[in-house]
Amino acid sequence: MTLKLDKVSLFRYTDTLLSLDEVINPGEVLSIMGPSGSGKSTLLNAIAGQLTAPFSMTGSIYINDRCIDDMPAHKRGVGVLYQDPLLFEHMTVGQNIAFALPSSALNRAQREQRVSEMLAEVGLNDLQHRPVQTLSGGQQARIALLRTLAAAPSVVLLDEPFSKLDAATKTQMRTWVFGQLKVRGLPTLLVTHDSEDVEAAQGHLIEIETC
Ligand SMILES: Nc1ncnc2c1ncn2[C@@H]1O[C@H](COP(=O)(O)OP(=O)(O)OP(=O)(O)O)[C@@H](O)[C@H]1O
Repeated sequence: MTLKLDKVSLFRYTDTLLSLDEVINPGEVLSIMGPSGSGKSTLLNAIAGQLTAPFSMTGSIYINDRCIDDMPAHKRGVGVLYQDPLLFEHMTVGQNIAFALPSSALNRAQREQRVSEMLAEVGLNDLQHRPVQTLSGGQQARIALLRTLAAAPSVVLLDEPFSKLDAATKTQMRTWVFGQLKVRGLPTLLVTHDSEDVEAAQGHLIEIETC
């Protein structure tokens, strides 16, 4: 799976926020750092299909060589992980992950089976029936990634994903999250203020200048 940003420029009204011409290959992470207001969230919105006025884009975005410029957000196969895990607090871990599975062919028992498998693959099966409010910050962050992956994305966007975690958990989570994404061959775009995130991602870095 690849993500290609083909001569992409983003604008706020008529001002250029940023311009990128990049290919992110399977399992690679492209990190973007830049000051507040430089257009990082706008870039993620453009890829996710959520660009709205006053923002606009020229150039084209391809996922697996297919142009997604005119594709609605829910068909793009873009998974996003935010700094808040945004889990459904009234549901269990298993229900949170099941909620994100593609709504197609699986019946209820098959969905539960798939969730068990996903949790077992990463050694977290003991969490399946736990209400999410009872999880630690690090556990919630892991479940948030699994929920993103449950939707079988072709591309993952990480928006300051570790910024709310304590220092020790951050270190563990960086290794875990980048490992999971690499093993699955997912091209990943990371937006962060933290150079330690960039170091852990072991990919190419683009620093956006002050606008
Ligand atoms: N709805 C809006 N209308 C007009 N300008 C906006 C709107 N939303 C954001 N902006 C401005 O557009 C610019 C780009 O915003 P964006 O959120 O992409 O920056 P960012 O790099 O993600 O910032 P941060 O690091 O603070 O999240 C900023 O100057 C911001 O103030």
